[in-house]
Amino acid sequence: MIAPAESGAAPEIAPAAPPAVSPLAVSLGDPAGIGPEVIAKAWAVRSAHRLPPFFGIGDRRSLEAVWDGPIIPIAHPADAMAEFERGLPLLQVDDPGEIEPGNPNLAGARCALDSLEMAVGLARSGAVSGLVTGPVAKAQLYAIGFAHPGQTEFVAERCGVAAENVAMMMVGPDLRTIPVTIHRPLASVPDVLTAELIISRARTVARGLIRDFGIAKPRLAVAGLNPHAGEGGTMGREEIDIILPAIAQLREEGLEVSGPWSPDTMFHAAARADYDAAICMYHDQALIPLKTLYFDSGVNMTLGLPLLRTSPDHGTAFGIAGKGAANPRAMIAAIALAGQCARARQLEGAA
Ligand SMILES: NC(=O)C1=CN([C@@H]2O[C@H](COP(=O)(O)OP(=O)(O)OC[C@H]3O[C@@H](n4cnc5c(N)ncnc54)[C@H](O)[C@@H]3O)[C@@H](O)[C@H]2O)C=CC1
Ligand SMILES: NCC(=O)COP(=O)(O)O
Repeated sequence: MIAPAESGAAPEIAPAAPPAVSPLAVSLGDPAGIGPEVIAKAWAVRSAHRLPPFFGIGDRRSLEAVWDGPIIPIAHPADAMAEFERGLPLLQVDDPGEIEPGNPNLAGARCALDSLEMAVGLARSGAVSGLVTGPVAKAQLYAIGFAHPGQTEFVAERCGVAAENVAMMMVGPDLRTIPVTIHRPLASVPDVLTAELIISRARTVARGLIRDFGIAKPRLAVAGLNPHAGEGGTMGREEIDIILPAIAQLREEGLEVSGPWSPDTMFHAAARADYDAAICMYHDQALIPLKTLYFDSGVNMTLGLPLLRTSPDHGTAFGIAGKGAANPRAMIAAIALAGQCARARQLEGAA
């Protein structure tokens, strides 16, 4: 863009925002869930939300079952750039057979996995600027032999990153939470919670906040595991034996880390203002506050990968699939966040 010049002065060249060079890949998730619907609805409001170009990966019929908007079959991600304004570009995966919204089956689970696999492959190859994953049903995936707890660990493995070196960060407008232990039975949490795991997640989070959120010195608040953060060892010893040593090590590395905080008092508004991310000890400790405050717009972002991956915070919602009732805001937020981070990384790479 050429800025208006003072008379006689040489025109000033303002730095132009680089055009998006590649689209985002969005896997549709379980074809019987609300993934196809929220992705189609996100495309429909692409201009109002200034969403970056994206395309779906999955089965066309899962979209047609819930949406009568334009779908443009594409053969390559690059085609999405030209077609995005005309319709929702779609890379088709193998035909999963009959799709009935709200009635999942194993063929649908295979379709969801194929879509995810293709999306990760494209992201790894650099053909897309990032990956947004639609919701999958974990039990359905396990039933077809999926050996990972969730998509987070699957993507990590495909990228050659150990599962403990990534972090699932839930992102809301003024809250970010990270579960140290993720998809495992609550009863097993004390057995697998180690200082090393807390340290590894916290390091990943700090790096991610610096890189993708522009926070120069991230403030991490670490939750306790027990009521009142153990009340000095009288209500559990994990804080003393595991969490405090982890905090001490992280501080030694120069990170700004506080805690262990009583889990019940660290999420109110004033407490949230004191940190950039809350490192939580188990799944629900991290996800309940985030989903209670921001269910409609929460994003799940995987940190520590060589590629960008986001996802809406919600699941397949089979109970409302096919009824037109699915709120697309979390999917919109997931696409928008991936787009912002992709743009920032692109600028960083160009600098
Ligand atoms: N990122 C992912 O792939 C995730 C997958 N799941 C999977 O989803 C399945 C169902 O899990 P649930 O715990 O029932 O969570 P869910 O998020 O699918 O549904 C919980 C409740 O919220 C409603 N809901 C969810 N998203 C909505 C939306 N966009 N608009 C309006 N209402 C919405 C549902 O109708 C339901 O009442 C499970 O099999 C689980 O494994 C759950 C969370 C994340
Ligand atoms: N509860 C969060 C969730 O299920 C998302 O997991 P993932 O499939 O993104 O690993």
